[in-house]
Amino acid sequence: MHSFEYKNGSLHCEDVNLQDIAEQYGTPAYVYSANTILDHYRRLDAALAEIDHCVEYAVKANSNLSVLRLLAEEGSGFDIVSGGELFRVIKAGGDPKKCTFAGVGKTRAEIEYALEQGIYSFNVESEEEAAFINVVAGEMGKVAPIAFRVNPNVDAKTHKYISTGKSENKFGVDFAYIEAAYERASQLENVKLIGLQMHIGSQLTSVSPFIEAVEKVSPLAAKLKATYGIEFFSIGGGVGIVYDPALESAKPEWWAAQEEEQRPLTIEEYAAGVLPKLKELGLKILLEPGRYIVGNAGVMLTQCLYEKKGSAKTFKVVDAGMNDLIRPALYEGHHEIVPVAQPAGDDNIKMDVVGPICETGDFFMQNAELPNFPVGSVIALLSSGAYGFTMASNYNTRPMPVEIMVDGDQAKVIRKRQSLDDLIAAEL
Ligand SMILES: Cc1ncc(COP(=O)(O)O)c(C=O)c1O
Ligand SMILES: N[C@@H](CCCC[NH3+])C(=O)O
Repeated sequence: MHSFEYKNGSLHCEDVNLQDIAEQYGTPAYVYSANTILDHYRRLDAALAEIDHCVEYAVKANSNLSVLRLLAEEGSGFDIVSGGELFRVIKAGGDPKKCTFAGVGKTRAEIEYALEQGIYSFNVESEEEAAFINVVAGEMGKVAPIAFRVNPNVDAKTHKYISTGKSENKFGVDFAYIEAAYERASQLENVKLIGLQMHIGSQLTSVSPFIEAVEKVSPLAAKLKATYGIEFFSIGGGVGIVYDPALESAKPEWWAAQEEEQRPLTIEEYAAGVLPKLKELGLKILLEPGRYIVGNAGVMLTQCLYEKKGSAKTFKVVDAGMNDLIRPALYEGHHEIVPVAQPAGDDNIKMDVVGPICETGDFFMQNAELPNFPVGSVIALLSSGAYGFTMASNYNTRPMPVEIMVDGDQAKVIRKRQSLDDLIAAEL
């Protein structure tokens, strides 16, 4: 679905002109398309329709209450990684009984809170954690539903910082030790083994690592079902999106030539790849997509403050920085840049698009051939709906940006721009 398109010479989100948004609410600003989020959720849900399944949206990708509410109303479950995320889900009207709790370092307070709220499953990442949950649950007179996260030692072929399924990654229980972990946990009085989980990494652009992981782990899932009566197998999230031109009408010529290789992993291809093996299991299949649901549903708007010509380069300095969108600095992430006012001709120049932060790594693009957008104009960084706002910080004492949700021709502020007073409110 193309939620961001040029209409009458200006970039729109659904039927709302992004120039108007920038003028009314200022920049930097995150803008999300509600209908794109829903479309992605429904497409994934439909692709898995032939098996018993549940989508557990990965809250970390975009945890705005309005986004969570939208998905909760669709019936989504939620994959959380902290007590804070569970708190958000509940505030947004989500059902704790549809929540799974991942993460290698759950604290006592988080475990107690999740037990009080009655979450569906703790996705346990070590035997030590299982033993601790057993103690906490016992003290509370409860039985904790748990699944182990298995680390299948499969190469997800993604950026090394977001690969999670290799033995050298900190996540999950080593494939070699997993059966022993279930055997020992089955002796614990205050936990109940109800599932098995894995997640091999994020931003996967090919289906083969998913297939490899499912084929490797399915026999284990079948065995655990037979031995301990587990009811679910979660295959995690990780479906990648296209970060290169997502915007059909803004695709440069070179895109067409490369389109074949850079084709996104479609959700239908993903489902066709993993379904055959999963169908045989007769288990409830859980999915934990984050980026696929929200990534292409959001942009970040920023205004050009200065153009600075050096002997080596031309720098366009914009009013958003790596504190607002850290993906380029952290993972060499690519977010396509398009001017909100549609460029009339072909006046591309080579430039670095940089932010105001005192860090050399504070850039959105380097040596990029981009339309020569003028000072004062607004540009959009595409595909910023996932891991954009949620990874933003107050570095350099910069207030957090505003977030806006568009639905048809309506735009609504779903998080106010932070004020400096709010920013320092908790400090003594
Ligand atoms: C356990 C777990 N589940 C789901 C996700 C969501 O990943 P993605 O946004 O790539 O779908 C992550 C993040 O990589 C994760 O760590
Ligand atoms: N934050 C990463 C993805 C990590 C997902 C969490 N395991 C990104 O922006 O691409």
